[in-house]
Amino acid sequence: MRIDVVSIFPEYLAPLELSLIGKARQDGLLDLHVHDLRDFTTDKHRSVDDTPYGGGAGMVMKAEPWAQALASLTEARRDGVARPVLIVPSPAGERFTQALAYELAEEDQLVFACGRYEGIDERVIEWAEDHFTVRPMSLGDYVLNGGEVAVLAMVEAIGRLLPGVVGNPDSLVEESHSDGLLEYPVYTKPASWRERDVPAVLLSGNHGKIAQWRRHEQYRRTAERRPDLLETFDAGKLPRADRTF
Ligand SMILES: N#Cc1c(-c2ccc3cc[nH]c3c2)n[nH]c1N
Repeated sequence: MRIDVVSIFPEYLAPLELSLIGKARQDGLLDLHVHDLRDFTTDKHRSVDDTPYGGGAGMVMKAEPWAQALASLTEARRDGVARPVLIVPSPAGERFTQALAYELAEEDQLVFACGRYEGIDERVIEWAEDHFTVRPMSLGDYVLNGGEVAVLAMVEAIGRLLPGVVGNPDSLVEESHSDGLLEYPVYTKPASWRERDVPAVLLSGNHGKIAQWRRHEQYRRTAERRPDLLETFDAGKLPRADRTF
């Protein structure tokens, strides 16, 4: 998979050089490029924003630098290759979920447009529809100052699903949200710690009972902390955790 990220703060994406995603890039499992939007400006001040039509506080990101930047990422498209997906982080976007992470992990190319200020001129999104599959996407119902933090989260959630990125693919199966429920509690040595003992079933060696206990804990936790997920789970609308790439 190829991922391109466009931002006026490319250094914000430096954490993608570290840890699991950084190693995936070094191993050639993920081809990730970060681009500075200001490199696509033509004025001496490298301007990327201007005042909003209709008035109001703040500034809006100008259309032309974005069109130049995004066009540079599709020109090399070969015939017959799927359209790249343009993900525009936005509090007004569809909610990013584990199911969407699985879906996006199957794409050939993802392009992330990190907005700042009050957002990107809407005509960029309209223009981009002719070149990309455009998906405004939100990390959650709270407000950030720009798209970079959301991109860090989305790239990690998607990148870790790519073949070969995590050491043991089995670990992807039993984690929160992979099967529609929250994950069960985990324990390690010592068996007794500050007068708190590991649940006896986990020391029993009875794998059937352990699996049963873990499943019950998933249900209990989900009912307690995220009853909304239980409605989805019970309706059978599970994220595709069974998918093998
Ligand atoms: N994704 C996402 C976001 C944002 C967000 C994204 C882009 C910009 C550009 C200016 N302000 C932004 C906020 N806020 N909250 C989320 N869940």
